[in-house]
Amino acid sequence: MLDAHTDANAHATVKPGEGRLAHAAPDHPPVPRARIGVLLANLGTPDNYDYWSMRRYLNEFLSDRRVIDYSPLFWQPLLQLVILTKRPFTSGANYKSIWNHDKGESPLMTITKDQTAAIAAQMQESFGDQVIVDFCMRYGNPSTESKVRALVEQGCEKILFFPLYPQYAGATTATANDQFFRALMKEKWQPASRTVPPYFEHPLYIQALTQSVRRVWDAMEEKPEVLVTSYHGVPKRYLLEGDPYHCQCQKTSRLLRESLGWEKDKVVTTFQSRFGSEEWLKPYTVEEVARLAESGVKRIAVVAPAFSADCIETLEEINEEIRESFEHAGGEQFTYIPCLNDDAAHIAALSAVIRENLQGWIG
Ligand SMILES: C=CC1=C(C)c2cc3[nH]c(cc4nc(cc5[nH]c(cc1n2)c(C)c5CCC(=O)O)C(CCC(=O)O)=C4C)c(C)c3C=C
Ligand SMILES: [Fe+2]
Ligand SMILES: [Fe+2]
Repeated sequence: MLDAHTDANAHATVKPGEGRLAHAAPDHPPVPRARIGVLLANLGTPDNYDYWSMRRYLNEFLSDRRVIDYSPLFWQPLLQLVILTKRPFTSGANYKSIWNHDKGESPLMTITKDQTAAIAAQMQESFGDQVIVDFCMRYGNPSTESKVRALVEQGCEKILFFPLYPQYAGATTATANDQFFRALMKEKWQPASRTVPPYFEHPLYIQALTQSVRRVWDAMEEKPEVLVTSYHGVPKRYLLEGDPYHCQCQKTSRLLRESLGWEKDKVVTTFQSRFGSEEWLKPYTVEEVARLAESGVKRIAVVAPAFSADCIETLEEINEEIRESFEHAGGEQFTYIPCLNDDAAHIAALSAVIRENLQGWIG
């Protein structure tokens, strides 16, 4: 039987067994076998930690109005003339302290590659060559546009776009989707597309988080008294304007706590990475860990459920700055629980989310 391509282009033929057009008519472009693409998307990361790499990356990131929604007339002069003259140096130094020097890339990049390879292996097992798995970044490289192009070139007539953020935020999920839609606008033969909704309630994601906390707890002789969940913050105004991120973070903490079987006061929800002078979601992690220490709590563990991969915000901000805040205020034992990264339970959870969202496209 002819496949969908040859039905649509009846004057072209497929070589049996190869699934590709062996020879198209001279006035017809080659048409690859129809496939499905799964495109994982994360935030992005600088190509290097030098001033210009940092400036390029931060400029793209901080010019995104989904991230910072001030009028460009006000924001762009401030960004170009003040923030981007200083921040590339300080952020560059932070990136240098966590850089994967062996591979010449940031941890977020290395981990995203590992996640992609592990998920690709799972999809290969379920669907063979029919599904192609790849990843892209919202800012920097590899760009969303280049990866959509590559998938279309490989014959993907359908693309499932998966922003790797368990909780929805306009500043992350929506802007990743916007970039995907912009890329689709450039395709002559536009693939059918779906975007994966937030998965913070997925039982396998909660289970993976639970296991990661339990693993650390079980390995410790002196158990932490409190588990601090630290989510990346956003301006409080975004919540008031209807962004569900805050509620989805609160619910994630509750589901994790219930799954651990712990009392309410053993898990504290906080928000990190405040930027600028506006009020952000509270309590701020850096202040809350100091408050805990001042109130007599000696041992805490911190987990960051909003990050699917360890990155500057976890490895540097939590494990260095926030740790320092706790210890400075009298805390004695600070344990950082790594992100789910390419943990087998995480890969199983993400693969389950993908399979569920492929339903109707593939058996
Ligand atoms: C300035 C506003 C910012 C908002 C709003 C914001 C939301 C937000 N970000 C993440 C996840 C990540 N952010 C990362 C880095 C990062 N974030 C901001 C600013 C905002 N983020 C900056 C300026 C930076 C760069 C680092 C720095 O200069 O401090 C990263 C890490 C990237 C890496 O390469 O390691 C992630 C991941 C979420 C989930 C979120 C809102 C929900
Ligand atoms: Fe951020
Ligand atoms: Fe809320």
